[in-house]
Amino acid sequence: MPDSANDFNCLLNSDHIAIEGLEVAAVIGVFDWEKEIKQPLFIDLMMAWPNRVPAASGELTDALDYDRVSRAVTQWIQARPYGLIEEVAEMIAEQVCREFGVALLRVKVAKPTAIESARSVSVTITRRAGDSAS
Ligand SMILES: Nc1nc2c(c(=O)[nH]1)N=C([C@H](O)[C@@H](O)CO)CN2
Repeated sequence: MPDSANDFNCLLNSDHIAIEGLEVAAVIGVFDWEKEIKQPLFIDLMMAWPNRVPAASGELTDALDYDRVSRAVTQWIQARPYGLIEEVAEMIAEQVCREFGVALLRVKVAKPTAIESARSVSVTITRRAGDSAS
């Protein structure tokens, strides 16, 4: 079984926090006309986190604050133009691990405006903290 499949099973079997369908207006795409407009991206995140700790303490500081993560992800995507949705997924994975101390996560980036005859297209990656983007 490839490592990413093992990691994903590990994520499913562990405590995690999820953010689903986070909509971000982005400059995204490889074609020139796409660099002049904003298109919506929808981000799903599944992030390993020991939820017993905040459950016991009742403290937001022990929890992975989904509000802060959502705002940070939006800000990172809107900070500059991106070409491939793969680049966006890798950037989110790296930054969430680094900035929020997440050890393992799954990131899905969907671009519903990409193909007229398709409801959406997407990429999904599973990464551990410290994984290189290559
Ligand atoms: N694997 C990918 N294929 C394509 C991407 C992408 O980001 N990843 N992007 C494009 C264009 O930007 C397209 O979305 C314009 O409609 C084409 N293929």
